[in-house]
Amino acid sequence: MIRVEHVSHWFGSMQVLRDLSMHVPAGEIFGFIGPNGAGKTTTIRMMATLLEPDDGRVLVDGIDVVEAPAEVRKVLGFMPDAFGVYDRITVVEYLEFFAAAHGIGLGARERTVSAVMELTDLGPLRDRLVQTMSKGMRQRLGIARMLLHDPKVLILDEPANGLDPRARIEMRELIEELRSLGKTILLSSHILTELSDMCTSVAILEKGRLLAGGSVDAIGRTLKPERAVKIRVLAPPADVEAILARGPEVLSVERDPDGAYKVQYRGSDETLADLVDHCVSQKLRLLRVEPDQNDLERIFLEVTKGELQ
Ligand SMILES: Nc1ncnc2c1ncn2[C@@H]1O[C@H](COP(=O)(O)OP(=O)(O)OP(=O)(O)O)[C@@H](O)[C@H]1O
Repeated sequence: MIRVEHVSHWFGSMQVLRDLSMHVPAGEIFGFIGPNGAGKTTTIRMMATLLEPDDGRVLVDGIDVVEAPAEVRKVLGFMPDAFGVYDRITVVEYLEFFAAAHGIGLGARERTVSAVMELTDLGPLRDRLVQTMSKGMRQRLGIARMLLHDPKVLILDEPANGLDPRARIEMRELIEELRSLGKTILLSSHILTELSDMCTSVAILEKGRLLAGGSVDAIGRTLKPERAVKIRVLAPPADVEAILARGPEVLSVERDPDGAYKVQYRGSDETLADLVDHCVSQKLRLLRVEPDQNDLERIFLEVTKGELQ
């Protein structure tokens, strides 16, 4: 749904994108990750037809952003990291204004605005002055605005930035709902844990170069075949460590001060499922099995060197 092909870009004499190629398949929630200054916003601005690449090309739904920007805008919804709202109008007035700007006629306008307000849970706030809304509510208003013309592709630059935990969870639920409606979604963030819960695949950018791309699981395995889980057992028997050590592909077992067992193994989700089967067959009463360190966090630290440009 989005293709970036051999894109390079310079600001003055500084090269910020270097032969960048990546693609976002239809129906994905795609995480675009990289340290500050990596070039995420620059790439996103190209996808959103706001900046032309110096070299290479960007296609959205097969349409070239330089050759047919107006066509791209019809299929694309974009929410920048910071966007202004008109403070002295209400939620419904704000959305009606943008619906009109999209050329949605008077008849369909009310229906469209009600539908996006319902989807984003803004119905109860329809007469609220935008000025009095919290950051989380404003983000939802930004998403509602982005949905007015029913785009296939949604691009959100740092959507969870500055949100409290509840607003983040609500944002995540909304994004998952949008995916279930068939949208393709690209999210950029530095908040890795959040993306790993939600994204089906990711691209990691550093200094304008793609460092890794694909599914979180596949990238993780290519970079480092060893994985670790924390296992909690109810009333562990004396030989619990020996039982765990006999599990499939297990490399080491350590007991954490908090009572959990850190099990390092080599393999995939399949191996982990076998390890759980092993524990159950050995009558261990499992309470929890969880990744030791967030997988995406590990991948990110592994591939980025922390270099800024
Ligand atoms: N309009 C501009 N003129 C000159 N330099 C720019 C411009 N926009 C971005 N840059 C520079 O290009 C580089 C990439 O910036 P970009 O905003 O794309 O990175 P980013 O990955 O989105 O970072 P962040 O996570 O901090 O938003 C940075 O060094 C930035 O300072």
